[in-house]
Amino acid sequence: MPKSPPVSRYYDVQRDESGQRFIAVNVSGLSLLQNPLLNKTTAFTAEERRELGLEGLIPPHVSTFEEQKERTYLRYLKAGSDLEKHEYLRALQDRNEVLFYAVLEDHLEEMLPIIYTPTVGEAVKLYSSNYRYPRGFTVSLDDIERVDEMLENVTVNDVRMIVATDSSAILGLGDQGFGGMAISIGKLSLYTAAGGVGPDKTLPVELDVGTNRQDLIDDPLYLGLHRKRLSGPEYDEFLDAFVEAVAYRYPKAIIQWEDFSRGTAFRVLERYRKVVPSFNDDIQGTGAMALAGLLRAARIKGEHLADQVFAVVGAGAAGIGVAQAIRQGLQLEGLTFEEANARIFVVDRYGLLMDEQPDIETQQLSFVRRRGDLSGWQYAGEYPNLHDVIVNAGVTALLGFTGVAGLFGQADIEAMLERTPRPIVFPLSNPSSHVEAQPADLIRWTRGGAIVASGSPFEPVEYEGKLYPIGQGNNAFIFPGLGFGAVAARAREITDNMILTAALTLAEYTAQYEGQVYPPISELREISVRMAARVARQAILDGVCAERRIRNLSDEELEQVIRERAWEPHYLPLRRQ
Ligand SMILES: NC(=O)c1ccc[n+]([C@@H]2O[C@H](COP(=O)([O-])OP(=O)(O)OC[C@H]3O[C@@H](n4cnc5c(N)ncnc54)[C@H](O)[C@@H]3O)[C@@H](O)[C@H]2O)c1
Ligand SMILES: O=C(O)C[C@H](O)C(=O)O
Ligand SMILES: [Mn+2]
Repeated sequence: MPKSPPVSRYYDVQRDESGQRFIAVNVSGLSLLQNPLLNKTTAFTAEERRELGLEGLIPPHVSTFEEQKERTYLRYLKAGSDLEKHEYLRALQDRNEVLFYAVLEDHLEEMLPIIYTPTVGEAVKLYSSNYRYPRGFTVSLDDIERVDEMLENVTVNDVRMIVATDSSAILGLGDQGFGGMAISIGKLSLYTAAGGVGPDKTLPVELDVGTNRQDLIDDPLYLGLHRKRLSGPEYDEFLDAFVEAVAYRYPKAIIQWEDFSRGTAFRVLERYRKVVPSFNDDIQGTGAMALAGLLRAARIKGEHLADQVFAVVGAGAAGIGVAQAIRQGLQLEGLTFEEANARIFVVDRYGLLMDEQPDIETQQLSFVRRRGDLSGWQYAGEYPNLHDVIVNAGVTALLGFTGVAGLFGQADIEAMLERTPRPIVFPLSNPSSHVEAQPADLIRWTRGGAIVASGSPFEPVEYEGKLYPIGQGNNAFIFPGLGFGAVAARAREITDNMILTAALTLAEYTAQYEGQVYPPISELREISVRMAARVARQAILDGVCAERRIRNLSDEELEQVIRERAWEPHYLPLRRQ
């Protein structure tokens, strides 16, 4: 059998005679200190310092890991704003990844909103002006012909998880040009912190196909290509070239498509999901996350999903993905496709989605209403608006994926109260500044009756002496476990069943938290490990598991293997190759 290539151009992980793992390195001195996958900064032992040419380059005191973590955390606390904290942690990640993940693991709940949503949104916007250090892979339309050569410049050889964006619809912030790289980085940090995929097995990618933001094009300090976005066949050719090159260099990698605008998200997913194992986080991850929360919410009401009437507002990648997931959930409860559709009302900027509207996209088609469907409805405008839909359809569950702050008004929520004392209201747009309604208002307007979840983290709401926790309905509860499971199974494809399994695992896990629709974010790692095991099992059942070694394991064994495989942040001894 041919010897597999080393993990990286600069090192390989090996075992000594007693079976202990160590890292054999072929760099030393400053080059070693500047490699974040190898650097231990002040924790290099005296022997490593001698052998690897580090003496004189770092302070004399050899820190313990505990000391390092304490120093790092205390310094972190000194950072003023959330953005400064984000930048401090990102700089740490670029210096010393093991330490970064160890600190993150110790303070996951506190730091998640800093490295991820909502603060990552700030980092996206300021990516060019605050740029410091390279991370990840980027290819633009100036150099796409050479993408395969360029991928050889990436020093790690065994990437398993890629997050790739074209930055066309970052969170609710719209086209962000090159800045979307910060999202790919943030998502992959969660893959390692919560999903157990080692940092050297991940690759953030920014696909620079241009930007339609004239202010960015006109800004000389903007770091992406200063030209309009590609579209049509040229766009497809660009992505074809990327996918082909990545599949060749990293044949075991799974791709997560992130924050593609609605016009391309569905096309890209369908075009490539059978070419390379890939899924779209905003469509499928969000769908699974929302379905899980809705299943819990219905349970809290002592009802079923099928007892609800849904309004999904925002017919983009997330909104349509969620509408599809709800339909799947309703079908699981025994409804037909048509019966399920009849309970789901999708609303976009013109109002209720209707067949006669301009630019209806393929993925929206099964959700459109015809005039004839609305007999007996009362509405004044050309199309029923959100309020009309709530009143006429008797909506009991309202979900927002518009990125429009304050879109859900008091009158809308009060209209829901006519139908149910416990309306389900999920304003899920990110970041916090784009939320469709403030959770505190929702609790107040419904006198504590609403079952609320938001996409970004919100403090629990106090109302008349009672504390109402606000669930964080974020696809972070899905993608790390789904992706890790797919990686563990070396899935040849991410099937719909695997995604549904992820949703059901999340819902089942949340059942232990009475009255809550999502678990605390501190549980993310445990959830992801369990989800990964169930997803890997589903991959086996669906015949897409290429990893032979797990195929015959029992459920318990499979979970055990995945738990043991999860990467943990601790230093391995370094030796010269
Ligand atoms: N909580 C989560 O995990 C999660 C996951 C994915 C997306 N989101 C959020 O959902 C939002 C949308 O993301 P996307 O990827 O679907 O974007 P998108 O661009 O694909 O879709 C946005 C949709 O909202 C519609 N819209 C805009 N203004 C509207 C209005 N006033 N009324 C009704 N519809 C309106 C647009 O026409 C478009 O169809 C973002 O804020 C994003 O952060 C949240
Ligand atoms: O990034 C997030 O926080 C969730 C989601 O993918 C989004 O686009 O809003
Ligand atoms: Mn997203």
